[in-house]
Parts: sequence; structure tokens; C-alpha cells
Amino acid sequence: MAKGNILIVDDNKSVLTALEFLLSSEFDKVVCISNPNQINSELGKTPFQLVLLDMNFKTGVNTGNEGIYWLHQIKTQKPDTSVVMITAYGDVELAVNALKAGATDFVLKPWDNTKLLATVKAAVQLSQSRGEVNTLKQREKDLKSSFQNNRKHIIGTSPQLMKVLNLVRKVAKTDTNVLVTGENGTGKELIAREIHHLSSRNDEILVSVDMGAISESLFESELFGHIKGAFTDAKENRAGKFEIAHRGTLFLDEIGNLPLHLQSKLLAVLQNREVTRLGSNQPEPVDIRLVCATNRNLPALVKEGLFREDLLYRINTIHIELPPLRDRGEDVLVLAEFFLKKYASKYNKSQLKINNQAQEKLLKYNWPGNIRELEHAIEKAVILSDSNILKPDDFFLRPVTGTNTGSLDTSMSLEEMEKQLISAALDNHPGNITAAAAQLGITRQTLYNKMKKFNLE
Ligand SMILES: Nc1ncnc2c1ncn2[C@@H]1O[C@H](COP(=O)(O)OP(=O)(O)OP(=O)(O)O)[C@@H](O)[C@H]1O
Repeated sequence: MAKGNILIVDDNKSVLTALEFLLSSEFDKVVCISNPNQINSELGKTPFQLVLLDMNFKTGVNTGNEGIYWLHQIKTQKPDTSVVMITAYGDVELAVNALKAGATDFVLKPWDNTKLLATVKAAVQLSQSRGEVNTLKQREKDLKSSFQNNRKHIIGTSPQLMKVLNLVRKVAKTDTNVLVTGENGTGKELIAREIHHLSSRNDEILVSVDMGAISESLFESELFGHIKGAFTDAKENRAGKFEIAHRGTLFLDEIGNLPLHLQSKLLAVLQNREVTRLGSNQPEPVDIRLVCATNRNLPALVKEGLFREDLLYRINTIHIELPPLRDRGEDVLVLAEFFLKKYASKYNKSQLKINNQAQEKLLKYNWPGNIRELEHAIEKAVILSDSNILKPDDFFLRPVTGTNTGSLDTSMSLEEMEKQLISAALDNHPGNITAAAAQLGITRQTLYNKMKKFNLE
């Protein structure tokens, strides 16, 4: 790390010489000036971490006012630069005034070299850490704004979507807890992010936690944090998601997958608005806006005794239900065009168009995987197409399954239907057996057995 640069301002030449002699071997650069009128131009030339500033410049005048004047000038021009005042013995009151005006410390003349060096080093370090904090703050600001720029647009014009967006706009301004429900891939996370963007917490972050993906043993440490030594692997203090989301939004996805015994722990934190890290007994207040999402029917889970009713009431002050894509009419085509543009540009096939018959096919399909499935279907078609026209055969859509269709394919055997349901659930949750099993309403072990039976591994 750089040792730092120091500017010494004193009208007494012998003071300048003595200080320069003492400090020049300890720091990168030491500049001495006897005329304070040069301060501004010197500050413009070199990044100084410290200015050692005399309090009185005119002989016979010892009000200290001139020193305070120059202190203000330096602090206005370079707020991160530390200023240590040099003052004669007996001017302690003046020195205290200087501290009130923003000086870091003061040195009494005649000084003790060791003490002076310690004071100067501490002041340089303070300035350097101020600089680092500013850099981190700036980086955080830049990161936030780049997240903002990555904000995804919510595409669609259907009245069903407009109704949802209307509710989103109203609720975003408040701090109420929101529960977003809907089938897989309907855009629940997108809506949660939109609520955050439109809220007054927009300058802070949204922390997203997939409750279906956290193992039970790590639940508390992930959400509430831990202190060093709280358990074998706790090698250092770690903040949990609640603390990280402080002043922002906490998005708990797949809340319906949270085991019952962990629901009470979550409820306690939501009720008390404070978290205690594992291994600590010091609760910390947390200020978060909570948005939860699930594809499961929570009231039904409450009836089955699988979800706490008091937790449901705590999280669903406002309930936003996202319509499945098949109920959003022309939005299928609006979204298809949007994804076509995105992937045609990504794969350098900007001439691509979807023909009428293919549009018909997209409109008729029931989209069990909703918008996520539509996006994948378009991307696949763009990659595989050989011409500039996308035709029905370019879209590989899954055979209709019983879950979301409303119409059953009665020619299928029970076993075929089971296989397709399992395959659809696995597609909806790539790599997430827990979530796929939850969607099917069976245990992970049963799902593994069935995957083996149907050769779906
Ligand atoms: N209206 C929309 N406009 C544009 N893209 C959308 C829209 N709705 C959803 N998407 C996109 O579809 C994908 C799935 O959305 P998202 O992850 O928000 O759904 P989800 O309901 O949270 O899914 P899951 O239940 O599987 O977690 C994302 O890539 C998202 O950006």
C-alpha cells in the first residue's frame, strides 16, 4: 500500500525544514510551503492524504482564525484529506475549535518526534480508509445502477396482465408484504423485482432466496447468519440474507416448500422484525419488505396441516395471482415476437419471422411451463431453423399433459400420463428434484423410484 503524501504549511522555515527531515523517509512525498495562498494549487497538483497546517501565519497574530480559514478551504476542496493543526503550547482552546471545524488532530509546538510521527501516520491512514470507503460506496452505486439497467421489461398487453401490473404499481409504494402466486414460469420473480423497482427501497438491493433449494441444516445460517465458531464449518462471522436485505426487499421464492418446523422460525423473525445470528444472543433489528412466491396452493396446504396459517396471514397481506400464459390470449404472440427478436439478434438471424400457421400452433398450445417454456421453444427454433421463416414444425412442443390443460388426452394410458407428468415436472425444475417432487405432491424418494422406472434419469 502507498505510504501517502503530506503537505506541510508553516511560515516558519525552520519548522518546515525539521518536519521535512523527520517525515520524508516515512512517506512517499512531502511538500513544504510557507505561504498558505499556495495551498489550493498544491492540492490540485498532488493527491495529499494529510495537510500539516500551522494555526497562525502572521507574527504577533495568534487568534488561530487564519488556520481555521485554511482548514475550511482544504476540507471544501478535499473532504477526504486529513488536516492536523500545528499550534503553539497554550493554544489548546484554539486547537479544540479546529477539531470542531473538521481537523483530525493537533500537534503542540515544540513537538515530540515519536508522538508526532504516530499522529501523522494515524491521520494518513484515516484519509486512506476514507478513500477506500468512498471507492466501495461508488462501486456499490455502480453495481446497483447496472442492476437497474438490466431490469427486465414485463412484456404483454392482455387485460389479465394489465390488471396485475395495476395492482403491482399500487402495492409497490407501500411496505406491505406481498404473496405472488402462479404456475411455474408465469413471471413471479419478475413481478417481485418490479415491486422492488417501483418501491422507495429501489436504491437498496433485492435479495432473492430459493426456499426449495436451501438444505434444512443450512436454513438458519443462510437466512439469519452465524458467528464464528457457531458450528464446525463456521470459520468466520457471516451475515444472513435478512441482514443483507436490510432496508431493501427480501424475496422468498418457493415459500410453499418450507418444512413446517422451519416455518415457525421464519414466522418469529417476521413478527419480531429482528434476527439473531446462530451462536449469538444479540438480536439485530432488520427493516425489510417481504415478497414471497409459490406455485402451490397455500390455503390447501394449511388445511392439510403442511403450512402454518399464521405464517400465511403474515405473508399474504396483498395477494397477486399471475395468470397462466394460456389464459393471456394474444400475449403469447407478443411474447413470441419479443423472444424472437432477442434470439434472432443473439444468433445473427435477424431476418427470421414466424409464419401464420406457426403462430396458430403457439396460440393453441397450452404452455404448461408458461413463459419460460415459450422462451426456450423460441430459442430452440431460432437455433435450429434453416430458413428465414419459422414454421409449425420448427417448434418442438411437448404433448399435452393432464395438469394444466383443462382438456385431457383420453387416449393415453394411466402409466403414459404419469410418465409425462413426471417429465413435465422435471422440465419445469431442471436439476431441482425437491421442487419437482413438490410440484407432483410426492416425496423425493418416490420421484427417484419413478424416474428409474420410466427411464427419466
Ligand atoms: N411478462 C414477461 N415479459 C418478459 N419476460 C417474462 C415475462 N414473464 C416472465 N418472463 C420471463 O420468463 C422466465 C420465467 O419467469 P420467472 O422466473 O419470473 O417465473 P416464476 O413464476 O418465478 O418461475 P418459477 O415458479 O419456476 O420460479 C424469466 O426468464 C422471465 O424473465
